[in-house]
Amino acid sequence: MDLLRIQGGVPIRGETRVYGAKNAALPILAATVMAAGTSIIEDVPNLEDVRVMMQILEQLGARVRWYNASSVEVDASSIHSTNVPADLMQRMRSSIFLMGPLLARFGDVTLSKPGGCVIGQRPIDYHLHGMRQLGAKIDERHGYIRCSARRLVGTSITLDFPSVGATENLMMAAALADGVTVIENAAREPEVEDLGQFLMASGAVIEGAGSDTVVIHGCSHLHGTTYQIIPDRIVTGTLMLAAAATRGEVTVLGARLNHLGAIVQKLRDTGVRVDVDRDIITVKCDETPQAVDFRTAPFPGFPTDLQAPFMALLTTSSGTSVIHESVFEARFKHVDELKRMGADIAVDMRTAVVRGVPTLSGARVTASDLRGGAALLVAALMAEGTTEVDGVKHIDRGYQSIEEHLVMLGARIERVCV
Ligand SMILES: CC(=O)N[C@H]1[C@@H](OP(=O)(O)OP(=O)(O)OC[C@H]2O[C@@H](n3ccc(=O)[nH]c3=O)[C@H](O)[C@@H]2O)O[C@H](CO)[C@@H](O)[C@@H]1O
Ligand SMILES: C=C(OP(=O)(O)O)C(=O)O
Repeated sequence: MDLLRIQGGVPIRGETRVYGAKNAALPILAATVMAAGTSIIEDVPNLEDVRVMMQILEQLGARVRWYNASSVEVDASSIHSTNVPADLMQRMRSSIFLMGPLLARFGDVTLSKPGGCVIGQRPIDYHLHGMRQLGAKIDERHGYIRCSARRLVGTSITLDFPSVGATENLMMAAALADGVTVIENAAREPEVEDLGQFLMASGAVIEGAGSDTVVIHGCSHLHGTTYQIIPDRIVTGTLMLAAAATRGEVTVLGARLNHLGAIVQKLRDTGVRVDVDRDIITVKCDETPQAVDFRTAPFPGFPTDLQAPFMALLTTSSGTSVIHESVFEARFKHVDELKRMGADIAVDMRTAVVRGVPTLSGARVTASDLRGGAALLVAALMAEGTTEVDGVKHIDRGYQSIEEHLVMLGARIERVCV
């Protein structure tokens, strides 16, 4: 079991390049099973969830390998199973992305409830309801879910909430259905658009991916392709927040401003300086940030995945901030740990009130989910003294060699095997 030991109070400085987005890489890797050929996905981050997805693809019979340090090659022509192993389903939420692609290509898939960050109930009812609307028969028993269909038929689907995962799963299933599928109230996240771009590069016909109405014209087959995924906006945001929290100056290369509007705006509202020059973002902070209020919302709103790291920054701001978490009902697990470090935070249901304190102090804390873990790192980097962050496996699910990345920026952080 690993923990991260951080000597806080050191401003981070320097230049770093952001790698590809986990939340784009995972559905795109799952979608490679739809092509009876070889796909090469570039800019794939080497992190735990990606490794689990590669293991799943291998167990289904695909030939999967790192083509080079940041590209993954998947040859899906040899797939011989449509059964996603239960132990791998448990390892991450994104295992659910196998549902649409396997059903679409083979007419059959058996899986179980996915694991992943415990940040709310996270049901999969929109996914299942949409698959039924496309003509799939769903059989749920003994914890297993079997979806089957002789053929999927295009239809009109309106989501109750713009779920990222459901939009992506249904887009993938509909890509090989007969006829046209329209998804209304679709999620508009950049990762949804990226999946759409990948599917189109593989031969699918899709309009509007990344808008609230996606139209998918089903086709008979997809082919292999080479595709580069988008930069990770959540990693970019985390680095920007770490720079501000430590009162440092960091330049992130390869970012996409149009994916980061809400976070750039909110950071500027705190008084932190954010300069943007095409795909280069520089964050500089030499004064105490001002308190700000925000509420998380689907894109282009403030991303729920940066709620916890932003809260960490606000713990030492000047004034009182009110944060409302509107996407997940239980995404405040980091609060008690931040309080252990001296933060003053009160939570009432989905609202957190953060009263800024002059400094945090190092403590032993435990990450219990991915972005909550990132928040603890941001807090640890600015705290006085030493912080030990336990539960690093959660952070490793979504950040590639996080300590190496931060050490390059001058952070004093080491991974300790206990
Ligand atoms: C791998 C990936 O891309 N993960 C992201 C994805 O998760 P994920 O795709 O799981 O998130 P969703 O957008 O589906 O969830 C949003 C809300 O809808 C609810 N819901 C969702 C599906 C469903 O069938 N029924 C239902 O009620 C969820 O419980 C949640 O309250 O989008 C989230 C919201 O931006 C991000 O925090 C995650 O990082
Ligand atoms: C919640 C997240 O991931 P997942 O949906 O894979 O659990 C996340 O990336 O913050």
